[in-house]
Amino acid sequence: MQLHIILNEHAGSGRGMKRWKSWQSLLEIPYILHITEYRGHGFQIAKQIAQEAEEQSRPACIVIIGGDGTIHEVINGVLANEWVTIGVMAGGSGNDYARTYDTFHSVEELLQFIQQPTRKQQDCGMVTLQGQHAFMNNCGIGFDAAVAKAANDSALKRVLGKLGLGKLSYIYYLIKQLFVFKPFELTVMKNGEQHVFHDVWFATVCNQPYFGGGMKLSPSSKTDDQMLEVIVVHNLSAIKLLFLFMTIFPGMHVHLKEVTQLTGQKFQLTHNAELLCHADGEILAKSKEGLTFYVNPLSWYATKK
Ligand SMILES: Nc1ncnc2c1ncn2[C@@H]1O[C@H](COP(=O)(O)OP(=O)(O)OP(=O)(O)O)[C@@H](O)[C@H]1O
Repeated sequence: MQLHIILNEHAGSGRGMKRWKSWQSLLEIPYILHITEYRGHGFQIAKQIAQEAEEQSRPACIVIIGGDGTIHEVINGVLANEWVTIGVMAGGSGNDYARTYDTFHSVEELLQFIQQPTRKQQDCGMVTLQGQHAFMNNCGIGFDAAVAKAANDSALKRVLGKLGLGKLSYIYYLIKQLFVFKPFELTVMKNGEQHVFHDVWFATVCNQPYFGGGMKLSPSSKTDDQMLEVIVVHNLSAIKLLFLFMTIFPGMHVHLKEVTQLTGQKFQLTHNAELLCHADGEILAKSKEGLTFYVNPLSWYATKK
């Protein structure tokens, strides 16, 4: 099995780089190191590795040292390729992937895997928005995407991130967006049933429970059940939304009447305003009218301890 490391030195405001430095001298087996140089580079590198693995019929393990954004790019590059297994050493800020999927916590764990590789097939969600995109965690429209965009574009996030206070910038932009974001109207079609929602703050389609750096948005989501959940937060004031965010961390929000959960394999969402869409926390594009989501069952392999 050929070992590839894809490192995002910038993930977690430099945490990715620090973790790699602590690993590098201990990794006494052959490997190929790839360092991402720009947004989207993880996808290009992974696609190339997957193509070569397939052409040479040689198994490859890609270990990502980075956050959810880098993992998202790499998985998009290797979908439906049975020669590639994805491993992760979490080095990002939010690290929602690491809350559900198996990850490596030490070089010893990685070496054990290389000696005796065990892996597990996982689902991903697919969204159609200016092309097809896969997501391993979640994908959504509305308030959370607006907060992510504002935080990612800000110099404040970079400054606070370097001080280890990255979450503070997220909270700052979350409160700011509470005053400027305009709730929207949403229709969700599932198996021919129509569900209409008013004053929607956000709608997120989930493949696993965690979201936004540890919030348990979709407690019942599983990564291998060939199903997706859509969570719609609707009909509430800005102040109540703030309180609702506090209940999301332990996953208590699902009992509130302002939160609706639907489970299925395919959803069609239509809305009445232009909305930003994120996939695994990465801003994809603006959705003008609607989006289609479907589950792509058992479409990639993750390392299993
Ligand atoms: N050399 C680079 N320069 C700038 N951006 C990069 C570089 N390499 C990767 N990126 C981009 O950095 C972004 C953030 O990466 P990532 O999500 O891994 O870290 P994070 O945001 O700190 O973690 P998390 O998503 O878990 O909160 C991704 O969009 C990725 O494409």
